Amino acid sequence: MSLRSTRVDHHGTPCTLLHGEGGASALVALHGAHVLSWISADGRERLFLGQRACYDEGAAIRGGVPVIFPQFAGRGPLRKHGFARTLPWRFVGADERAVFELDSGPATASWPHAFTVRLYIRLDATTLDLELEVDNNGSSGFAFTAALHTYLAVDALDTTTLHGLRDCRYEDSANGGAILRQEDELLRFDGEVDRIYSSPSRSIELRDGPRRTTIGQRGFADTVVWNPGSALAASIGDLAPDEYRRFVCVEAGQVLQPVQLVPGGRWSGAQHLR
Ligand SMILES: O=P(O)(O)OC[C@H]1O[C@@H](O)[C@H](O)[C@@H](O)[C@@H]1O
Repeated sequence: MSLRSTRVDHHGTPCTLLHGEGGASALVALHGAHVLSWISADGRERLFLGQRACYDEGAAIRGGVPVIFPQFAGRGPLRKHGFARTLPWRFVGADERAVFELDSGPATASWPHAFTVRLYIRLDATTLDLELEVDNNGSSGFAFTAALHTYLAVDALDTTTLHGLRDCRYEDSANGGAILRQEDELLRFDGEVDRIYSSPSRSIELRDGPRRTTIGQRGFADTVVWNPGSALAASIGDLAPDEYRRFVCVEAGQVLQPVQLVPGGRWSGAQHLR
């Protein structure tokens, strides 16, 4: 089914509202091609968006799905999580999927490579599929890291668990980058959690009371799981008190092994939410 799109504003920032099957919708800001809202056909908002999120030019919006490119976190010389989430993208159009695009033009001052990044969005009654595609249009290779930094909304963090990561190795960013292996079937959130799991082989499931979200990915090698916990959350200016209890980030990422993209090369990775 073709997606219908309408142009709307959200807190003064231009957005594309995508209408899917059965009343499902996704709201996407051109600022960062940032998915701000995903409502499945059952009427449920599936993404967290901070009340204090800042939509100013150059700002990073707290919540939704920030597109992280070409640098994950502080793993390189650029600003944290790179520039793609803070630049204006172009809405190319929508048929079975919607397409948003960013060219290297606005970024050449900080990163001297010729590229095109696209975000493809598919939406049906119960699923949201996000695919990130990177083209190297230049005459020399470049390396990058990337992620779809999805903030999944939860009703109550204390009773939320994440399943499917048993036996996976992870780098524990909240613990000096220690390399550990998860022994338990489920992960609970009773303090800061900031982990980069390498190559999880199964899809994972977020359980929040009776609500379930299944998260799958392809192309991306890593899965990042993040919640700041109460102490760190108190130092994050654009998070309202206690808002950290309303989300868990489960991110499809290419973090531990940067992609080396040859001239004319193309890379893509996707996250699938149901
Ligand atoms: O506050 P930011 O820049 O959006 O980053 C949020 C978090 O993003 C996660 O992906 C990182 O693993 C965390 O270390 C980081 O704190």
